Amino acid sequence: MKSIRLYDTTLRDGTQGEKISFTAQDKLKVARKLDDMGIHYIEGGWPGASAKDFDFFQLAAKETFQHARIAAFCATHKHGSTPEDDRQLNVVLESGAPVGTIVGKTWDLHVTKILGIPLEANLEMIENSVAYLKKNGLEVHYDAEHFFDGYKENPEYAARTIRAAVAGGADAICLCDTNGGALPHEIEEITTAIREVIDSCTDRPIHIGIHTHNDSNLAVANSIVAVRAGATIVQGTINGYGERCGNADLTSIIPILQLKMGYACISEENLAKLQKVSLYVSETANMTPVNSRPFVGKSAFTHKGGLHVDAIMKEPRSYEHITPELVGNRRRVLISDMAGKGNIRYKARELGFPVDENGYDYAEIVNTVKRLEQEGYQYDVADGSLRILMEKLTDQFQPCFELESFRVTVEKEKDRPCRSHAMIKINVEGIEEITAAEGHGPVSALDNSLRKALNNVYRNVLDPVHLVDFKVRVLDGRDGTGAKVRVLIESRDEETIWSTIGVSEDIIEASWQALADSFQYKLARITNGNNQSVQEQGK
Ligand SMILES: CC(=O)SCCNC(=O)CCNC(=O)[C@H](O)C(C)(C)COP(=O)(O)OP(=O)(O)OC[C@H]1O[C@@H](n2cnc3c(N)ncnc32)[C@H](O)[C@@H]1OP(=O)(O)O
Ligand SMILES: CC(=O)C(=O)O
Repeated sequence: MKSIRLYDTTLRDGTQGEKISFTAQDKLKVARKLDDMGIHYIEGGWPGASAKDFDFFQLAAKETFQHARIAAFCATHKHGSTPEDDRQLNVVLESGAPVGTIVGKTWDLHVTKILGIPLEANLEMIENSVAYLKKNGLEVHYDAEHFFDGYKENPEYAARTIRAAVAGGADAICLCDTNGGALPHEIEEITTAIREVIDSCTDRPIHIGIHTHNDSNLAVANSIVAVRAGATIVQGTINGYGERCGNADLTSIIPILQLKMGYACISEENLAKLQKVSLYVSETANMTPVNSRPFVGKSAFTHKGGLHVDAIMKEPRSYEHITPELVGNRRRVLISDMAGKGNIRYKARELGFPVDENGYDYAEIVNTVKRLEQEGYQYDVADGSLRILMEKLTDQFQPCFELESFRVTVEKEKDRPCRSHAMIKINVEGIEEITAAEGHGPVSALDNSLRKALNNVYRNVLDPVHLVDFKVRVLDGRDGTGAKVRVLIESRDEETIWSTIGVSEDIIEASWQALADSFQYKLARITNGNNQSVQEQGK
């Protein structure tokens, strides 16, 4: 089986993406995860450009990595000086990294217009810089910046820059589509041509690498065709983070190479860590995970259409290109106005409902869900309320409390903040509870008052429950302030998160419905001795 070496540049090119920043400690934690997943090279940063990156290399030097070699990045030495005098190259040596990656110019436009130096001088800078790190014992990768653009405009000169890196002793030559504008057929043709250029000037085994950017939404495709043309090292970042539109996303490239093209990249066991690593990196970078991200996103194996769900229950391959567990993901099914009997059956099974045995009419449940969705409910984002609805529709609902009435008042006096009060009357197991409370707003007052009433019976059970998100959406703006609104509440305790929903023309009533479902959901889990959330059950 042919193998591909994975070169991760999340910690260098990934951090050139907008909003992405890691401390040295963050970088170390991410590096450990990447190493644990079997990545072959981890580019930790540019030690001569940033103190934070230099600190990372100091920390990394004290670690033992099982799989990965740590790479330090820099540019060729400056025109008019020597490698020995070049601070950037010397800091790479000081960094203690076993691999040095040098970026150099291959596009004549950049040599003459950006560096403003003679073309011949650039060739010397490339060869001398590579030779200097090589002479000092490093494994040296040469990143040929703008290689494809350069080759398209001046193939002879671009090829000469590669020969210069080979003459300097480079172990790997990485062809970069720096501006992300190249198309797959160009990448394939040019990579094939460069393989011949390298083979014609040396007998040394030299790896070709590929480094692509996503400006034409082709970074993954371009990496794949480069591999077909002979590249054996693929550079990329976790989640595709990187400069402008990002870099090639390793969370797609790895499973494509391994599962669809038969290349050995990492072990099967490590491939199953892919989703966790993706989430870990987004969490550490403080970036919201993208649900639709192929392979590792929450929606990557989520089915909504009734026909799809019916089919995957019969044969998962019918609507899934791979088995989700291979990349650590899982199948999910949503209930919505596009649901059929299959969605309900699947969801009931997922939520642990004994619906099958009790002979309930699935068609009736589907119709009820569709009618409620028509009225504005959206159950694919409110698993907590969906569970309660399904309990109701299958005569399994055991209310932990029932509302008798509530009254909410909001007071505003000139130059004073608003004050909200709620009075609530509920029935808990035949006992009437009446309480009143204040809040920062009307929903907060209702929340406080309901907690107070329930606390008289369910002592301290609701203490760990917090509302973490509260969203209001106007369903049809044409009705102005009389429009129906949908309220979505996300609640959590120490262990789990659940979502509930309410719909009404009255924002307070919609909020009440979502709030009441949230507390009912939590109390039912406790009183049934089952403190397991919908989310957990779905895992
Ligand atoms: C394609 C890539 O992603 S390459 C990586 C790009 N990443 C980064 O730029 C992030 C880290 N960069 C930095 O911290 C800074 O830009 C530094 C420390 C590298 C340089 O900072 P400064 O000296 O202030 O220069 P500045 O950022 O303005 O860059 C322009 C200089 O780099 C030179 N330069 C640009 N590319 C190269 C190259 N491949 N080799 C040598 N010098 C280069 C330019 O000629 C210019 O030199 P001059 O100041 O003598 O005219
Ligand atoms: C080296 C690099 O990051 C690039 O050319 O895009």
